[in-house]
Amino acid sequence: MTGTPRPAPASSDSRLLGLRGGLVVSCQARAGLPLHGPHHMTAMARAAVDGGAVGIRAEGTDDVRAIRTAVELPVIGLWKTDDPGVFITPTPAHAIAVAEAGADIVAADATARPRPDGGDFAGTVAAVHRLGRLVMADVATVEEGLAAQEAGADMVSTTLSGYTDGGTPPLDPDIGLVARLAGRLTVPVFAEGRIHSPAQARAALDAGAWAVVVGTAITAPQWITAQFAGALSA
Ligand SMILES: CC(=O)N[C@H](C=O)[C@@H](O)[C@H](O)[C@H](O)COP(=O)(O)O
Repeated sequence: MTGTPRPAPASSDSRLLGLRGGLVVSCQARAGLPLHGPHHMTAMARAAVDGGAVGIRAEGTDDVRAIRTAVELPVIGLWKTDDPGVFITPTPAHAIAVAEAGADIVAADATARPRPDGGDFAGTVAAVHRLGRLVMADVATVEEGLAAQEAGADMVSTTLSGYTDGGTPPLDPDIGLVARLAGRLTVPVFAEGRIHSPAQARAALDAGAWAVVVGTAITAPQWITAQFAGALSA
């Protein structure tokens, strides 16, 4: 690629600097849930802005497009499929659609599991970079984080820890993985997955996270309700 200007290090990118030390709220509700759809997810995103979020993570081109229009914060977009194995933005085509819907950052599964198109994560990175957007690599292990950085990811998130071995995911967030990734990578590390309290979010930041992503505990009222109901029935 002679003649192509070398991009500045990702951590000096304003889209990343704006997220540093802050809370990204993941506004997602899959089909069948009461809050599914761009109308409700845009309202969630607006509420997150009012509460002090520095970024929004959103799923599906309809939600990404609507939230992009409604809020000024950076939007981390993704596209979940029903594929076995890799299911978060599994191909360059999915990533391009998410970027074209308005995502500033495209999140994609960077695990080594088989992809529906037989491609690799580097292909998704290249497609997103051609559109001038950044890539967040969703990983479950340190090795996957290192490979994602090598493949060109601009940041790595612990999103998939606990979800790739076929077992029941643990209840707690994987703060240990945050610390191990932060100790090994040069790109920013995001803490994501099962962060259910402000104290856990703080612990993730203290462990070296660039920023913290929280979804369920903020944007899933059915889960929040179940916590209260469970405490009363115990
Ligand atoms: C594993 C997977 O599919 N994670 C998804 C990734 O976008 C979302 O379902 C999560 O809500 C998001 O990662 C935030 O995590 P939590 O909702 O635990 O705060």
